[in-house]
Amino acid sequence: MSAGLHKLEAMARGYALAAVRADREGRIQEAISNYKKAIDILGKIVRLYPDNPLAHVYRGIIQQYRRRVEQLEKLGVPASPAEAEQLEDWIVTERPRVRFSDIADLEHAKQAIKEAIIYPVRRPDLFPLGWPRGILLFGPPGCGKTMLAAAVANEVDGVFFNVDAASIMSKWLGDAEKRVRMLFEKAREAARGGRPAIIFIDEIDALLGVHESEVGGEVRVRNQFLKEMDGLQDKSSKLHVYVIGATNKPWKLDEPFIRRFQKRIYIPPPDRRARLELFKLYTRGLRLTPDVDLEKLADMTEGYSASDIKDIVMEAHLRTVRELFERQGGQGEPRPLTMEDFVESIRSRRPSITREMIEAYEKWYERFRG
Ligand SMILES: Nc1ncnc2c1ncn2[C@@H]1O[C@H](COP(=O)(O)OP(=O)(O)OP(=O)(O)O)[C@@H](O)[C@H]1O
Repeated sequence: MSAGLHKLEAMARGYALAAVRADREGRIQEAISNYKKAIDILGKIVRLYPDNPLAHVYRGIIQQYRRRVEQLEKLGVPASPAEAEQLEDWIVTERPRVRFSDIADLEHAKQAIKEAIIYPVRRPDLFPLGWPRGILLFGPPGCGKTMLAAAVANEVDGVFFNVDAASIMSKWLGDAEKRVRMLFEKAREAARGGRPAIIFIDEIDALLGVHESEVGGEVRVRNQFLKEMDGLQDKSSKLHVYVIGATNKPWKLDEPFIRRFQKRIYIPPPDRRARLELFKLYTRGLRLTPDVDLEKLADMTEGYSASDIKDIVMEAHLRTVRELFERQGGQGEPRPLTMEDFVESIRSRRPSITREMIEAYEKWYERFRG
């Protein structure tokens, strides 16, 4: 790395930290002025070193700081009350309706997650040695990670905290750390109230941030997260708080992170049998002509994710609805779906999962099986 770049980054870091500190302590003018200086220098770095691998991160930080400066200039009052409201906003607690029976295939994953969460919630006395609080679901996008987490929360009548790591990280630095603390505090509160808390964090790899020459903040978020995870695992803790992390890029996680997720479950792309099940599931309420051969469709869709298959069926159905509108002005019922509707729909989209991706997941699992 060039000495010039290094120096600029150190300067930006200095201003950023001063800005965040002043912001936290309600010294608005000082915060604004330091944010602006950090923005200037980061802007310079991006202009002078556009190929720097961190350039896109810096652009994101510039955006966040600009927004924060705008807010501060508008507010003209200390940040704390507004901040508190925003902290509430980004945590989505919901009562999921998904059940295990809505999820096609993935029997081994369902079983593993039952053993990791549902059994200990129902009979903690059967687990004198404790049980895992961190569960990592990894695998290609669109194959059911979120659905599984939601189904578990539903099954144990838990409170489901659904957050994505990017939104934890997205605000100005300094705040993210607080968000992590608050998330766990809210989860413990729910658990103390008698309901298990399931924290689902999508794209958990984003919590690690960028290690090298960061402007500040990410390392603290990561450490805070690890600390919270250790707190859950503490033998004396009887609270039912679970963290389910999901990632498409498990190889981005480092060892201390992986260690906190004692249970690691691979959510693979659907094989032929699972694809057939998915086609059956998603065509259940639709009228099909007798030539539609779901077995053949399952053969044709190797490399397609569960979510792709749902989209294929939706697109095939949309063809009939489109026709109804174009030919009959939307009157009457659409015709039944034909094999051609499905074949055309498959042709119009590429499979989202490649052989190389699957190999990379399997290789990672070999190493970190848990
Ligand atoms: N096993 C499955 N059975 C039935 N539907 C599925 C399954 N997996 C995925 N789907 C469908 O695809 C959609 C996306 O799936 P989901 O969000 O669970 O995937 P994900 O693995 O969490 O993906 P990402 O990594 O992109 O977050 C679901 O809402 C559902 O409609």
